[in-house]
Amino acid sequence: MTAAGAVLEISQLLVGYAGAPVCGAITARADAGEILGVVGFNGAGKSTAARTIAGKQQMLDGEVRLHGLPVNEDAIPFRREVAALFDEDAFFPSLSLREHLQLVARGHSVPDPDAAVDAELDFFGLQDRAGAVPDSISSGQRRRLLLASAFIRPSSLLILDEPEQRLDPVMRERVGLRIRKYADDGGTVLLVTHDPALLLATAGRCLLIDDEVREIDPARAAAEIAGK
Ligand SMILES: Nc1ncnc2c1ncn2[C@@H]1O[C@H](COP(=O)(O)OP(=O)(O)OP(=O)(O)O)[C@@H](O)[C@H]1O
Repeated sequence: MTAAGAVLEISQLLVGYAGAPVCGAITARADAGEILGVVGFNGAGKSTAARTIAGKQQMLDGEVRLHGLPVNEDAIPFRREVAALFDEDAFFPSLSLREHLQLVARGHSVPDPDAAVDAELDFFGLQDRAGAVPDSISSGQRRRLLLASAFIRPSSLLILDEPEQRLDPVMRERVGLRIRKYADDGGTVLLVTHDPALLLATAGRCLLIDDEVREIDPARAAAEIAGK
């Protein structure tokens, strides 16, 4: 039975490869407007968990429900609800930045897609490179394009795997504010991060991924990440 307001419910989830779990079982829930941070050392299993929750990888055991329904990346209604950013660059080599964003916006029936594309190009500081193709921009700019692609489309769950990667400090802070706004507008966020400032600025709750997975106060997690 889904508790009222629960967008994401994870129950005794085991994630891993070739039948072997990479971390302890994960049980957590996140409601509308909540940002759930996910932290842990390199190789702890954070990306594996995030990919599994996003339906990109088969779970070993347990259950993940989004709006009460099981995760199924093949189902259009599931894909419509979930926007995700992972550590992978997937671009169409011959499409410009503007064309990439237009494709995502139109594919998700964003109203007034041209205005939405301009707004994201402005927000992510990509307007002067809008006509360039992905190969001819910097790695940080490609990361900005992926973030813009995640934010331009409607969704109710946003899964971000280390969104801070390759971003300069100013853009990291802007992305933190954007994540907050997404949640303030009613979205739910799963945020994997190694950035203590980003975690502090956003997460209301936090999961520590390890051999045993437990909830940890975000301020405490941020201090631990910062080595304090
Ligand atoms: N495709 C794969 N096949 C087999 N094992 C993998 C695969 N990808 C990752 N692993 C292993 O699974 C474990 C968890 O990796 P994962 O990428 O989930 O960690 P992480 O917590 O996200 O790490 P980081 O902080 O370095 O990004 C690691 O031991 C890793 O070597």
